[in-house]
Amino acid sequence: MPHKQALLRRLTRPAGHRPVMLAIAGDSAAGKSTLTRGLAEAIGSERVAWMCVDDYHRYDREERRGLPFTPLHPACNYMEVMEQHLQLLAMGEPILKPVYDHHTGKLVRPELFVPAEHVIVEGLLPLASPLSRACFDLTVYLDPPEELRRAWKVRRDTRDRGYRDEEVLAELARREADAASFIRPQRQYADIVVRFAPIEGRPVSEGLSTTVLLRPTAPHPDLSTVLTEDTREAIHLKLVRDLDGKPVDALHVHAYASPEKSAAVKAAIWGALGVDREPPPSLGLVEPGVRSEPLAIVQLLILYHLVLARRTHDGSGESAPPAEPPTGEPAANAASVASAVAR
Ligand SMILES: Nc1ncnc2c1ncn2[C@@H]1O[C@H](COP(=O)(O)OP(=O)(O)OP(=O)(O)O)[C@@H](O)[C@H]1O
Ligand SMILES: O=C(CO)[C@H](O)[C@H](O)COP(=O)(O)O
Repeated sequence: MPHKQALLRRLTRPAGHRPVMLAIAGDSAAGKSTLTRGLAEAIGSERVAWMCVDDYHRYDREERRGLPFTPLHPACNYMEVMEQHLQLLAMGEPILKPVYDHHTGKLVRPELFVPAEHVIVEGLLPLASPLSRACFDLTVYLDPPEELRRAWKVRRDTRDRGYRDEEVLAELARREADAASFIRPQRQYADIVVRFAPIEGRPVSEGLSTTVLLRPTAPHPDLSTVLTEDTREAIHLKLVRDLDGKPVDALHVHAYASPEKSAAVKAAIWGALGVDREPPPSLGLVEPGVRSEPLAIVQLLILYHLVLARRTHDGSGESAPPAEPPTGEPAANAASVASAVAR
């Protein structure tokens, strides 16, 4: 079982010698870079290294034209090399990473990628195999409704990647089978599933709410002190059924939740770490001048897990959040990460 060996190797690495590994998976234009950008800024550039696994594309855009599969298919990517590299990074080792240029569609000169205290790995297929999944401390899947993702992709690819509307729509149609077979199945392996969506029955222009599935595979903060199941509340926490029928907590944040309610939820997340600082101010930025409070809450929740994982790596060996403000050495480590995050 190579993935179990990889997990053991990583977990038995001496304290402080391995980065906290976060995966953010999802289809093209699902919002991975937007989510990651705010996280990376909050953690601080010297404490985070961010990579995209789309760099492991096996063929460039021109070569792909004649092939029977799309970039979403594992056969279109060097999956084994990605797995090897993820294992090295999880052990704190540098890699020589391939590079795919999304503007030109060409594979260019590889670059040295050195892990930092935190490594964020986003892309199409980071959770595609047991071996890749074994490399992460926390896994997130972005799951916007298809209609919204398509709108995001058309806008982004025409604005930033030189495509015309009809080309993007044709490519989306071509990719659908591979998305169903290889991208969407990764949803089941995430600790956190995030779905930004328009307010029911309203257009996107009126804002996006979010529903976040908090699967029991990660030790989430206790939000029951500030939230109820009352769905009339702008932010509520409700037990729902996951796609496999299992019960799971769902945190819902309405696009127009009041600043007071939002602040109470943020305080509950951040306060559970025993860190007496304000949450980082950089959270929630969609693009210059556009902020989203639901995005800020999702990012803060992920930061909570990163701080917790750092604390566990640094020696306490605990995997659950402390009930009381922490004391002693592990707490000092956690506080130092959190203060970096709060800078
Ligand atoms: N939370 C959000 N709220 C509003 N708009 C968003 C959000 N996330 C993403 N978008 C929009 O969707 C577009 C695509 O997002 P982003 O580039 O983050 O996706 P991605 O998953 O990193 O894409 P790819 O994998 O194709 O590079 C952004 O340019 C932005 O306009
Ligand atoms: O799904 C994508 C992630 O952004 C890209 O479209 C893919 O990585 C490469 O395709 P392209 O030919 O558009 O560069």
